[in-house]
Amino acid sequence: MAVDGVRLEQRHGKARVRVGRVWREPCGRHHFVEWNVSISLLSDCLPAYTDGNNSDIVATDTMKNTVYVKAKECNQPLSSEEFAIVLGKHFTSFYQQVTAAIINIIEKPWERICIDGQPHEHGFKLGSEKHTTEVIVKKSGALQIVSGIEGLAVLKTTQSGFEGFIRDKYTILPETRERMLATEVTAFWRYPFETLASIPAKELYFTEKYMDVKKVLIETFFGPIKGGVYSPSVQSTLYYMAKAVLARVPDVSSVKLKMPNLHFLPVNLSSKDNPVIVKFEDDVYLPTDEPHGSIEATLSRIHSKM
Ligand SMILES: O=c1[nH]c(=O)c2[nH]c(=O)[nH]c2[nH]1
Repeated sequence: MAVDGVRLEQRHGKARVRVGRVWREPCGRHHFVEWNVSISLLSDCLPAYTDGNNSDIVATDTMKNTVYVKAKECNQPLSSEEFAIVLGKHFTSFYQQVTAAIINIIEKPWERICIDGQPHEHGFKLGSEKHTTEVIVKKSGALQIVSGIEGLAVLKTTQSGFEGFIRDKYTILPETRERMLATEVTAFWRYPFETLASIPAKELYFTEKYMDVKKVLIETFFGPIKGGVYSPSVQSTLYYMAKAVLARVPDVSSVKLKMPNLHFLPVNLSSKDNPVIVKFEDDVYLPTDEPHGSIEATLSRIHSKM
């Protein structure tokens, strides 16, 4: 938007609104989620920037309150994607000024606890990787849904190598067919649904897809229980993981993976008096998290956007 001879692009919202929600079934079984919600609204409120006139501003405090009101109103367990859609629909329909809402949610991985193999009615423990979502809802009802995983830490102690790369006067890395492979996967995947009407009606549909994608990523990273699968590079493993998601989860139209290469360095110790204190025999490593390789790629079905 051009104003006073300059271009102004703006949005405003509330970040990191934390909410926990319990749903209690009459049989005594409870469902629980903990969400960290961030809201960003695109709206016609230029006078707030140019003239100090707030008459078209939705207060960010109001946005925060709305999260709790809508959490209360949702009387069935729902996925974070569905809750983001509820919020996006609300902000774009309730306020004439709001043209689009961008809702981000990070879900804490509270998992139902099992005791002697039996699921507990109301006991949960915190897992590791987090389910993320970004939903953009426009006033027209147009929609974009991107889901994700953050912090999926995986490691294999063999079946990984790195050979045949460029060697020049700066290169000292030895080639190897035997190394550790460790990473913390961040994934984003896009669904093809572009309108509110096209979202599947199935209960907890997005939660089920999240579990499917996670399973495919893990299975492809490790390969079969016996023998595994050889990884010639993080790049190759990332590519096969992303391809497997597109092959095995048909509702995903594109997937982006970020896989830092978290190095485990061979330990060799020597001194002037003792040339071999510790000799590395694929056994003792120095774990590092920085610096780390950073490898990322997006795979899309032809004709889909990421
Ligand atoms: O799998 C790898 N990919 C690289 O691009 C790279 N670069 C490097 O130093 N080690 C590795 N490993």
